[in-house]
Amino acid sequence: MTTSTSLPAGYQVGFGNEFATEALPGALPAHRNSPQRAPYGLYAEQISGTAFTAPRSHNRRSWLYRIRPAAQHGEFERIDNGRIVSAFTNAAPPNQLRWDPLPMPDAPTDFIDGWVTMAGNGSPEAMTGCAIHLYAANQSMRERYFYDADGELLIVPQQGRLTLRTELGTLDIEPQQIAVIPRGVRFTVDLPDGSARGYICENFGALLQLPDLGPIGSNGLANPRDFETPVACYEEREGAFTLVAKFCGNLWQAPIGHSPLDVVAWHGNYAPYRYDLRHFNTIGSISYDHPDPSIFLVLQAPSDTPGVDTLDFVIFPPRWLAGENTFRPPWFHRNVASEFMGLIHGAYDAKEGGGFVPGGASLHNCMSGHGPDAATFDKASASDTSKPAKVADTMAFMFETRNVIVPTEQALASPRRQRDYQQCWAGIQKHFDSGR
Ligand SMILES: O=C(O)Cc1cc(O)ccc1O
Ligand SMILES: [Fe+2]
Repeated sequence: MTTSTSLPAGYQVGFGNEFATEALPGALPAHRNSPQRAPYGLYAEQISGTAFTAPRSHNRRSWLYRIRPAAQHGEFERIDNGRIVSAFTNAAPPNQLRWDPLPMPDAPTDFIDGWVTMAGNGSPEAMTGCAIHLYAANQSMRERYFYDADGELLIVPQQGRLTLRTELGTLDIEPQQIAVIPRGVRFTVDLPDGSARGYICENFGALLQLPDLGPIGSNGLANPRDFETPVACYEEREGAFTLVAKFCGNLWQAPIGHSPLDVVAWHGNYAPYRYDLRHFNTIGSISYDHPDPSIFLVLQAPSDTPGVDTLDFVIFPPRWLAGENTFRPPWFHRNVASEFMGLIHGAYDAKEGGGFVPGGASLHNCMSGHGPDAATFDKASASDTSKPAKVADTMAFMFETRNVIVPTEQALASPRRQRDYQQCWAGIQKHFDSGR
């Protein structure tokens, strides 16, 4: 039995670039993808994340040079889906919903065991929509590897670092960083801190991309240079392992006699990446009011309707508020879009009254009224707006979708659901005085 690992050596920068990386000199064939015999006795294999005929600007694929082809493993058999749900057909209530964080598990739980689906829309079969999961885990994935054929995974840690060892290299992330693992890419997760908790958006639809900037110009929001993709790093490891697949909403497991993380070199633009949310260039009003929260858009998954995304990943980072004679926190609102929010760090500036805590979540669906709680309204309507004020020590985010986000039965029935959430608006006073 052979076990050896090449050292992970870092990252390549840029969003969706044509990357090229090799863990052994000359492992990447020059000027062709599929030579008669690949260097070092490797197998050449392509992974496509978009249709072959997608326009060049959207076409994503990579060529992998690996010890054994991905086809080599035993037969897949169904395993229990645990708390993973991928069909969103139950009745979605128009109520505003909020949940406390997931507790850390007592029983040994790895990253995949630790998913709990909260909500979603669309379906993996239709290749549109998303599932929103929380995760809480206390064990590294030892002898098992995973891939998700249903969608790409946007991973948002809230507590504890993750080491995401993928076919294309290793990503280390901590809270306030995110990672995206493309559909189909095999990986395993180590927990350097012994436990970890966070959020996952499983995007069934078109790949996440950077938004256009329009009148903002050629820089700003999430800058492409701050996205990092790992260099090639391989395991030459044999043993009795399992390969878990998520396919059409179900988990399947196959025996595999070697590590599938055996890619010695690769090139292409279909690859995992990480991004540090603290690098976001936050833009806002320097006169009055504040723009719609689309100004805080990090990544978008477009739908077939121009300008309407299947999924938007939006953040609420630390920032200065300068609007004069302005109600500075998020206003009261109702939207056609649906909003699932989470909190990574600190407090959110629309919820002075508490209840929205790091690791928690809220859901405000299509046309459900929401906004500042009573405490926030009272404070912000009395504050001095002649001077700028800093919203510090905070990092909230929103998964916003064009379709209704249907909460799962387990999320609705959860003991972590705050049944009194609507009370946060109950104390809002009537101030109207017609003068008559
Ligand atoms: O609901 C929220 O807190 C997010 C949000 C913030 C804001 O300033 C405007 C609209 C919006 O949905
Ligand atoms: Fe909102």
